[in-house]
Order: sequence, then structure tokens, then C-alpha cells
Amino acid sequence: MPAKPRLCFLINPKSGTDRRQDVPALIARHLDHAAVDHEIRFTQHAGHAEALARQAAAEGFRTVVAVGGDGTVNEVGRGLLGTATALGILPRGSGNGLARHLQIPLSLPAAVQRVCRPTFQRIDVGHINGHAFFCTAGLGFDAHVSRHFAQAGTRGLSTYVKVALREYRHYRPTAVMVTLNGQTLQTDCYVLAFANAAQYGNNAYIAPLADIRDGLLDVCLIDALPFGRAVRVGLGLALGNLPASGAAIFHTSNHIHVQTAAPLGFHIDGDYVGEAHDFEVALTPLALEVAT
Ligand SMILES: Nc1ncnc2c1ncn2[C@@H]1O[C@H](COP(=O)(O)OP(=O)(O)OP(=O)(O)O)[C@@H](O)[C@H]1O
Repeated sequence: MPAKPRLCFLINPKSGTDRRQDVPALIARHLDHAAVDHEIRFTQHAGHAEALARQAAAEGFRTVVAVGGDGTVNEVGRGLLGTATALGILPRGSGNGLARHLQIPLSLPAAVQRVCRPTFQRIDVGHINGHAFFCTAGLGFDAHVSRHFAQAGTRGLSTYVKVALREYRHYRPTAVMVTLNGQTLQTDCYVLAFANAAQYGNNAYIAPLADIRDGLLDVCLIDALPFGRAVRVGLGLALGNLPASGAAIFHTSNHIHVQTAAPLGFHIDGDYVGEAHDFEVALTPLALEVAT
């Protein structure tokens, strides 16, 4: 009989809003023990999941399952780049953008069952200034909000909305020069988002037409956000019709260069990284295998 595929679950104990849940017991209860063998490991600190994932790949696990939100998924995905091991997801974050895009069940029992008998497929991987992202990256207000969200003390959609409304009153756009597809745009930047997947998470669709396997990033530019347009953007995100709303401009490209008049913050998959003046954004087609 051929050996059963081995799954390594990497649990971020700090993710999610329900910390009382006994995740290892839940995995053991719902796992299809006839189909797979498994091990469970915990992250000890931020950034740890990348090294743990790389180590599990070296040990020959078929799939490393990120148990957490998009931050944990990003770390595990980074660790698996260039390996023969696939990324699985047990969504436990507040946004779960990549899991939602890949239609992985949001209920943990259903997601555990699915990862035992998955479909394997490859997805594109974005890079911004050398940082890999799988869902979205961005400059401007969305990065500014993720920076303040990280300091808010509580997580979840309501905290995110509260932080966004508070910061909206102070935030001002920055002049930028964006080069893509052989043309250069001089514009203000309130938000410049690079979407590999269609949504930020929580079904907030920044680029509803984004295809994670087409070799292209969907680039969404919002140059200014007066109140009337902010309402249209909010509705467009929620209803998935931002392109038709006229409140944002869209391009597709696999390589974008951005220079900014002042240092601008950026995020990868919702986690704030820092500020830069110059951004190289590119896409590597089908660089990561995922279990969906
Ligand atoms: N053991 C740990 N202790 C402290 N922080 C950790 C640990 N393991 C991972 N982290 C960090 O926790 C951060 C948040 O995790 P993650 O994004 O997975 O969950 P979340 O914030 O609940 O979900 P979402 O991003 O969907 O809101 C990640 O940036 C990760 O680096």
C-alpha cells in the first residue's frame, strides 16, 4: 500500500477571535485518518511560521497547513516557495482573504475534511520590494490603516472599520509616478493596491476581476477620496462592483514601478511592512502549489 500523504499543521496560537477553541482536538476529531498522517506544531513568535514551513518541506510533508489568518498564510507560503510542498489553509483569522478567494470552507471542521482530500492547483505569487504576497499588497491609506490596526489592541472587522474611519479624517494623498505596461502616470495616490486575489478579506473586493492564475496583478488606483467617493468606494468594496462604480482606475500588469514624492507605507497581505520611496512590484506566475 502506498504511504499516506503527511500533513503538517502550523498553528498560530495568537490568531483569530476565539482563542478558547481547542484547535488540535478539533483537527484530530475531523481529520480523515484513513487518508492522511499528520503532525501539529505551534509558532512561537511572529515570523516563525516561515522557518517552520521550510523545515516541514525539507522533511517531506506533502502539505503544510497554515492555521491562522492571512498573516500566518503569508509566512507559511513564503517558507514553501521553491519547494515541492503545497500550502493548505485552516482559516482562523478575521479577514481570511486567500481562503475566501480559493473557496476553502471557513468552518474549521469542513476545512479539515477538505484538506485531507484536496484538489492541488498552482497560484501566482506577487513580490513588492522583495516581500512575497499571495492575496494583496498596497501603498497608501490601506497600509496606513493596517499599521494602526496592528496597534489597536483588538482585532476583527469592527476594529478595522473603526480605525479606518478615524484615520480617514487625517490622511492625505501623496504624489507618485507609476510605470506599467510601457507608460508612466503622474498622479496622486490615496490607495494603490496590487491584487493577486480579488479581495482584502471579509469579502471586501478591491479587484473583483482578479484571477490568481492569470500571470497578472490587478492594479487599483484611487487618487483622492473625498466623502462622496469614499461612500462609493465603500459600497464598491462590499458589493464587488468597484470597477463599474467609476471611483477607482484599474490596470493589469506583471511589473509595476512606483516612485513617491514622500516615503509611503506599504502592506503585504494586510500586515504593515514599513515605508519606502521606490517600489518594484512583480508577479511570478504559478509559483506556489495550494491545496484547495
Ligand atoms: N506565536 C506567536 N506569537 C505572536 N505573534 C504571532 C505568533 N505566531 C504568529 N504571529 C503573528 O501574528 C500575526 C497575526 O496573525 P494572523 O494574520 O494569522 O491572524 P489574525 O490577525 O487573527 O488574522 P487576520 O490577518 O485575518 O486579521 C501575524 O503577523 C504573525 O506574524
